[in-house]
Amino acid sequence: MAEQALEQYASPMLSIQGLNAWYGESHVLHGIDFDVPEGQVVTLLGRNGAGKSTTLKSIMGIVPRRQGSITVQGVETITQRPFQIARQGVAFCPEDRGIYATLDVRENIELPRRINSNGLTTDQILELFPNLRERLHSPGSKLSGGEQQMLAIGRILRTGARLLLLDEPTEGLAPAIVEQIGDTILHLKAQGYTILLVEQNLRFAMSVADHHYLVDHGQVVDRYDRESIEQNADALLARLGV
Ligand SMILES: Nc1ncnc2c1ncn2[C@@H]1O[C@H](COP(=O)(O)OP(=O)(O)OP(=O)(O)O)[C@@H](O)[C@H]1O
Repeated sequence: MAEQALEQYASPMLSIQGLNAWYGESHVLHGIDFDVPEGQVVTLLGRNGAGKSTTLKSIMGIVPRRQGSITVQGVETITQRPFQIARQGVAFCPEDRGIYATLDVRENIELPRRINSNGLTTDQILELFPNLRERLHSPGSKLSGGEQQMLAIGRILRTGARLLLLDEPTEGLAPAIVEQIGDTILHLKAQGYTILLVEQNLRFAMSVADHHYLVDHGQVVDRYDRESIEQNADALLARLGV
C-alpha cells in the first residue's frame, strides 16, 4: 500500500465515501471509498464482477439504488438524477460503447447535449481522432472496434464534461489501437481532464494512470501509486486472474 501520495490533495474532483449499490435485492457495492484528484488519471482494477462498472454507473446515477456520498467538486450528487450529474461536468463512456448503429459518425458525435461552453466542436474531436474524419459518413455499424471506441470517447468530449468515466476502453482492441487510446488519455490529461478508468489490462493501466484502486466484492481493498504498482505487478496479475 502506498497511500502517502493520496493524502496531499485538498480538493478532489471526485470523492466517494461509503458507497453502497443494489440491483433489485442484489447488494453489489459494500462501502466503496476513494478519491480522484483533479487532473489525474485513476484506474479501478479488479476481477470480473468485483463492482467496477457498477461504481462508474453509480457516479453517473444510473444504478437503480445507491447510498453513501459521491461529491463532484465538492457538490453532493448522491440524490441527483443522471441529467443533473451530467450538468456537474461528468460523462460516462460505457463498456459497450453505446454507438448508434444506424447513425453515421457525425450524427453520433453531435447527438449528446452540451452542458456548457467547454465542449469540443465536431472539428476539434475529428482533429483528436483523424481516422474518424475519413469515416464521417459511415454508419456506426460499419466501424471497427477501435473506431467505435474513439467515437465513444470523442462524443463525450462534446458535452463539456471535465470528469470522464471510461469503462474498459481497451477491451478487445488490437495492440496498436490500445496504444492510440493510451495516447489519447494522456493527451486529455494534459488538457486538464480528470479521468476515472475501469481496466482489466494492468499494463495499460500502469502506462496511463497516476493512482490505482483494487476493487473486490464491492469494496476498495488496496491502492497503489506509480511506484508501488510496479513493485506489486506480478502479485496483482495473479490476484486479478489475468
Ligand atoms: N444490471 C444488473 N442486474 C443485476 N446484477 C448486475 C447487473 N449488472 C451487474 N450486476 C452484478 O453486479 C456485480 C458487479 O458487477 P460489475 O459489472 O459492476 O462488475 P465489474 O467489476 O465491472 O466486472 P465486469 O468486468 O465483469 O463488468 C456482479 O455480480 C454482476 O453480476
